[in-house]
Amino acid sequence: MSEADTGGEVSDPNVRETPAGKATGERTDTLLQTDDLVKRFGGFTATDSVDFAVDEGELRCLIGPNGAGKSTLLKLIVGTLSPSEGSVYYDGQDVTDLDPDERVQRGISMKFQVPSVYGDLSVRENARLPIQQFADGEERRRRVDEAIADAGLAGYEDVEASTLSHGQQQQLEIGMAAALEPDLLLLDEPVAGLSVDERDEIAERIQRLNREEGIAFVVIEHDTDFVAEIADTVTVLHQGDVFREGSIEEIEADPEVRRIYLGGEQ
Ligand SMILES: Nc1ncnc2c1ncn2[C@@H]1O[C@H](COP(=O)(O)OP(=O)(O)OP(=O)(O)O)[C@@H](O)[C@H]1O
Repeated sequence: MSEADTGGEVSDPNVRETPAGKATGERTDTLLQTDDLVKRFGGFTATDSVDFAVDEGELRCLIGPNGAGKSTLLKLIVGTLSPSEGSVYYDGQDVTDLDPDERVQRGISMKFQVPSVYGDLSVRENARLPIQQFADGEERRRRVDEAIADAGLAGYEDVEASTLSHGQQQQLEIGMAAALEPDLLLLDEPVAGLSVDERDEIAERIQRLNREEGIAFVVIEHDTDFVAEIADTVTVLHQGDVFREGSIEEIEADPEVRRIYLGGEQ
């Protein structure tokens, strides 16, 4: 970053900062930014020079055909995958080389597509798992209780998680990710396989966390009704790269998006 970019301040040479306006124009409140992010699995390129940005407090949905690279992108952001090339910036700092726990401490949390609730553990034991290395004593108890209450599972604390409905398990997982008190929460298909009522409850929950706690979201979802209900902005990923960005109305009206995804080829 040049002196002109920082208003004349000389920045710490040991801290690499976000390239000014690289992907997003001159936004000042960018929370997350990826810069030319590439992930190859052998000879296959799953994400291909992705520039993707999320503002503070934004609720962004990520859509696109099967295999477009959506889950891979989120894993690169949360750090469970390392990129082949490129960088991830969070809150103005380069976090590319940080492990997932360090990123959690910076404020990034994720609910994965594959369920991570342990069926043979109780609701309380599950809720405690992600928090235990980040908080202890009264603070840990408070966060566990809040996670359970927010998930609508008060009274179910000692119930084995395997006996919960699929919707309740998804709520618990979101609670576990939110209990890390992130500024950015990544959700991979949070309503897949849920009933309409369960889906509506998750939509309300995401919107509440976004509006009341200011948490920014990136939500991968194929259900465009759900996307229309919650999203401020939508990014379409196709063949590993950003294909379109805009409001859901702009995205749904775009003939090229319709061709590659919505009602078109998959
Ligand atoms: N660990 C891996 N090893 C090899 N290939 C992988 C790996 N993970 C993902 N891929 C491939 O990378 C591509 C992108 O996968 P990814 O899961 O990111 O897509 P997606 O857009 O999330 O798809 P879906 O909507 O079906 O979940 C796919 O072709 C997938 O098979």
